[in-house]
Amino acid sequence: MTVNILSLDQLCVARAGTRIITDVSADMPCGAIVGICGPNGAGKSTLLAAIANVIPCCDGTIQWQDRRLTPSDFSFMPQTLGIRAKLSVLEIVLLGRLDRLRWTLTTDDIDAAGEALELVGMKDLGARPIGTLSGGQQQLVLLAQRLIRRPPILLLDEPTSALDLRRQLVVLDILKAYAKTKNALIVIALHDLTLAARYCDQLLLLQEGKLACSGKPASVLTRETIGTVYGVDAEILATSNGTPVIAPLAPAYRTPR
Ligand SMILES: Nc1ncnc2c1ncn2[C@@H]1O[C@H](COP(=O)(O)OP(=O)(O)OP(=O)(O)O)[C@@H](O)[C@H]1O
Repeated sequence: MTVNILSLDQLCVARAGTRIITDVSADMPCGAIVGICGPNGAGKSTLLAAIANVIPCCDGTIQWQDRRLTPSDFSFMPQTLGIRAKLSVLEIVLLGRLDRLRWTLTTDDIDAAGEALELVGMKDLGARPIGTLSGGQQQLVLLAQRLIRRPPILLLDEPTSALDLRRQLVVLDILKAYAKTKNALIVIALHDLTLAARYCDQLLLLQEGKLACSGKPASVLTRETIGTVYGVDAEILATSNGTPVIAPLAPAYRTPR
């Protein structure tokens, strides 16, 4: 199987004239979930938006299969909640196929939207106006909208932030299966370090726009790194199957720089 790689090389991004991301380099292979973690304001959303070409990079390169990334390569889901559009859930999901929709909807379009909604457990709400759904339900619908395109790369900014405990696991299981079956790359910003440890194959830990550490979750999420980057003393425990569990004990173990 071909291993396509999304390569960031010395990426720098500025917003409103201020450097936000500095010299971030990473190789992210297809078939993997890559987590972007870090404190509030570390630059997770900015990095994802820059990869999605929503914000221009001021330096560095982004390459996919040794060429520039194009819009057909990925779906990007920014942090958006509280949608007010007067569209139904089904219509919102179909918008994910906007690039291939014709004047009439095909059975394939409707079936694909139905399947995507079923996958995230929202099929029964297809006729509901999106604005009448809860924040978590909207988040699931927006994920279905991104999945319907079946992109080789999914860029997701905190897609589980509004979800309950079970749905967080369901969504991350869906993404894990998607990465494996479609040989797709999923790049996901996550605050929950235990979920990141459990589901991500690789982590990029950002601190003030720079890569503090990267690699496999167990090597990134150490007591020392969490203390330095988050300013939190945390114990690293393990589940019965060896997955790391990050148990925060107290803030200000060491004040972050
Ligand atoms: N539109 C903007 N104009 C100027 N600065 C911005 C803009 N958006 C974000 N920033 C700044 O960029 C920095 C990184 O923000 P970003 O949203 O990428 O962080 P984040 O890691 O995603 O944070 P959070 O965990 O709170 O979502 C912050 O200092 C923020 O204030």
